[in-house]
Amino acid sequence: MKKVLIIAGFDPSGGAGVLLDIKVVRALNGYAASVVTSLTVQDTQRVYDLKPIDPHFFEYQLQKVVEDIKPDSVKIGLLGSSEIAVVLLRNLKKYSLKNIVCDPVLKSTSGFEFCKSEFVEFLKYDFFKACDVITPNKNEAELIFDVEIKNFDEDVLSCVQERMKRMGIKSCILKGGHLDGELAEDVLITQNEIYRVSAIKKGLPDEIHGTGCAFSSAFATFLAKGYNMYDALKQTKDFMIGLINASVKIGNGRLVLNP
Ligand SMILES: Nc1ncnc2c1ncn2[C@@H]1O[C@H](COP(=O)(O)OP(=O)(O)OP(=O)(O)O)[C@@H](O)[C@H]1O
Ligand SMILES: Cc1ncc(CO)c(N)n1
Repeated sequence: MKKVLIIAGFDPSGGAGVLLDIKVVRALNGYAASVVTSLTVQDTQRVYDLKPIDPHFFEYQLQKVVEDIKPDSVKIGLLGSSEIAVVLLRNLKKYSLKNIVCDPVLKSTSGFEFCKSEFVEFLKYDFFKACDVITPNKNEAELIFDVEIKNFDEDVLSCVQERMKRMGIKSCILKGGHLDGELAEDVLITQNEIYRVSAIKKGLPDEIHGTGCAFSSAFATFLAKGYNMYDALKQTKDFMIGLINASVKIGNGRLVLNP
């Protein structure tokens, strides 16, 4: 059984964060271990507050779990504080962790700022380099690469690729769930290749919650199983279509995924 280490925040409603991540890994027959970075107050409608875990306690948990379990891949979601990000970066290097997938959770769809601007700079210029792939959505990619993204035309993608090279980012999957149009297209950009996958978009814009968390956890699970990035993306896309088709209304806000 392949082991995925989830490093993410806690959403008590289960629509996002570790509760969802663990269910995704389990649905794909992986084993999920988890170190929580932060607690949030949120429901299916919005995020209200965030409290990061003490960074020393976070590091203590992380080291014990990594030394014992030796994960086959790592999914990084909400970090919660720059102190936690610094500790995590040190340990990603110390333990030479592999198949590191980072979902750069910067701002919630409802507008809650998860990261202050100096924290974003640290992620851009120090943290992302240590990851094998980052998986930004439209808004996150605009912030990270300092480029306006209205569509995934060739010129936009080559601009992102050129900036990735300059910033030392190895691979990036641009997620297109928030772009206009009939298709939900995602693009894997490596240092020398560009590879697209797409599906018919379901439902109304922003109607479903947790798609970003589920996507990165599924991708990390496929990497743990030994798929290369292209095949892992194809598998993840198929898995996401199934999850989105089966999304459910559990509260007064957006639909959630229930793997
Ligand atoms: N309505 C939709 N129909 C089909 N696929 C979708 C839809 N919305 C998102 N996706 C897919 O789900 C995955 C996650 O993409 P998305 O752009 O929604 O990420 P995100 O913005 O990080 O998620 P979240 O809204 O949870 O923050 C991608 O594969 C994307 O193409
Ligand atoms: C804990 C957590 N992680 C990630 C997101 C982004 O969807 C969220 N809303 N909450």
